[in-house]
Amino acid sequence: MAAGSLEVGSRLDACLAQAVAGNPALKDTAAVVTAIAGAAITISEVIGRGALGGDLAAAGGQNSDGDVQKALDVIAHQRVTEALQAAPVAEVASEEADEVMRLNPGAPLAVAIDPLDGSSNIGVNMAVGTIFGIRPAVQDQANPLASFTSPGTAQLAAGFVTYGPATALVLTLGQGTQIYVLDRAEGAFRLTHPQLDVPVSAKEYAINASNARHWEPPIKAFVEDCLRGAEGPRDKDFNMRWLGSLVADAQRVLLRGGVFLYPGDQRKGYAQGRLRLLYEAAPIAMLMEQAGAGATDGERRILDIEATGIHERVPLVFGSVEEVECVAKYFGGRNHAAGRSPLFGQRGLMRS
Ligand SMILES: O=P(O)(O)OC[C@H]1O[C@](O)(COP(=O)(O)O)[C@@H](O)[C@@H]1O
Ligand SMILES: [Mg+2]
Ligand SMILES: [Mg+2]
Repeated sequence: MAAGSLEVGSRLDACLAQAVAGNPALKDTAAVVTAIAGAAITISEVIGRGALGGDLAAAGGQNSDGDVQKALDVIAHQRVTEALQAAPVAEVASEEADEVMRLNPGAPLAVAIDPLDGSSNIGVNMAVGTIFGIRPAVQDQANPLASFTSPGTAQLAAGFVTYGPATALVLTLGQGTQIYVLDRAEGAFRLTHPQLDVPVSAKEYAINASNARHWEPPIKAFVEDCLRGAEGPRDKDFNMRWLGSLVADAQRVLLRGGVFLYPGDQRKGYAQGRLRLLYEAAPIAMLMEQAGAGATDGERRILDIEATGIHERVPLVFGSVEEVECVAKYFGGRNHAAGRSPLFGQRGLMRS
C-alpha cells in the first residue's frame, strides 16, 4: 500500500482497492484482509455487548498450549475460520486448533491466526484482539506444516485488531503500517493513521514483573537498570506499562514508542517465553519493522526465525529501535562471557 497516497478517512475497502490497483499480486491478500476485517466486526459486536450477551469468560476445553479456552476464544475462532473458508485460503494455523486446518485445497494463501489475544482480559471489560499473518500457501499434501515453516519474511501481510474503547485494525501489506478505526455507525473501517513512525528512543517499558525472580541474567540486568532511572547507567527515568494483552501493548508501542518484553524464563514450560512465533510474534514483528521499530527474541531478528511447529513459542522483544538494541547488548554480554561476566552481577551492562 503506498502509504503516502492514502487519504485519512478513506474506507478500508477503498484503500485495499488502491493497493491492488498498484500491485495486482495483492488481490488475494486483500480478499483475506477483507474477510478477517468482516469477522472482526462481528467479534467486536459480541465483545461490545459484554456480559449482556452471556459469560464470555466461561471456561470451556483446553487448547494445544494447555490454556483453558474461554467462551470468547471459541466464538472468535469460529468467526474467523468461517470467514477464511470463504476467502482464497488453503490452510489456517489457529491458536485454538491443535493441527493445521485445511480449508480450500489449491487456494493461494495460508493464514496464521490468534483469534482472541489477551484472554485473561475477557470478562473484565479490557482490550483484547485478533492477530494474523498471511503467507503464500505451499501446496504440499503430505506436509500440512509446509506453508508455515518459512521465516516471517515470507509474510505478505500482517495485522491485528484491538477490541478496545475503539475497535482498530492495524495493518501492513509490506509498505508501511497503517491504522483503521471501525466506524460503528457505518460498519466499516476507516483510515486514521496512514503511516506509523515509532520513535527511535523511548522511556517506557512493558514486562510482567511478577516473573522477575525467574528471569535470566540479561533481562534482570536490563530491567534493574531501567529501574535505577536517571541515577543509573541509562541516565533517564522510565515508566512501566503492562496491559496483559499483547495487541494493546503493541498498539501503544506503535503509537508512542517504548519497548515490550516477554522473555524466556526459568518457569517450567517458559524457556521460550509465552508468545507464539507464527500467530503472535511474526505478525507483530512485521508491523513493527514496517513502522520503523524492531523485533527480536532478545538477540535474533524475529522475522528470520523459521517455525518447526504451529504452536512454537519464542521470546519476544519489540519496539523503539534504541531500546531493542539495548536489550540485545545485555544478551551479548552474556553470550560472550558465558554468564560469568561482571556485567550481570550487581552492576548493569551500561554502567561504567
Ligand atoms: O499472563 P501473562 O503471563 O502476563 O501473559 C500475557 C500475555 O499472554 C497473552 O494473553 C497470550 O495470548 P492469548 O491470550 O492469545 O493466549 C498476551 O496477549 C499477553 O501479552
Ligand atoms: Mg495471543
Ligand atoms: Mg489467543
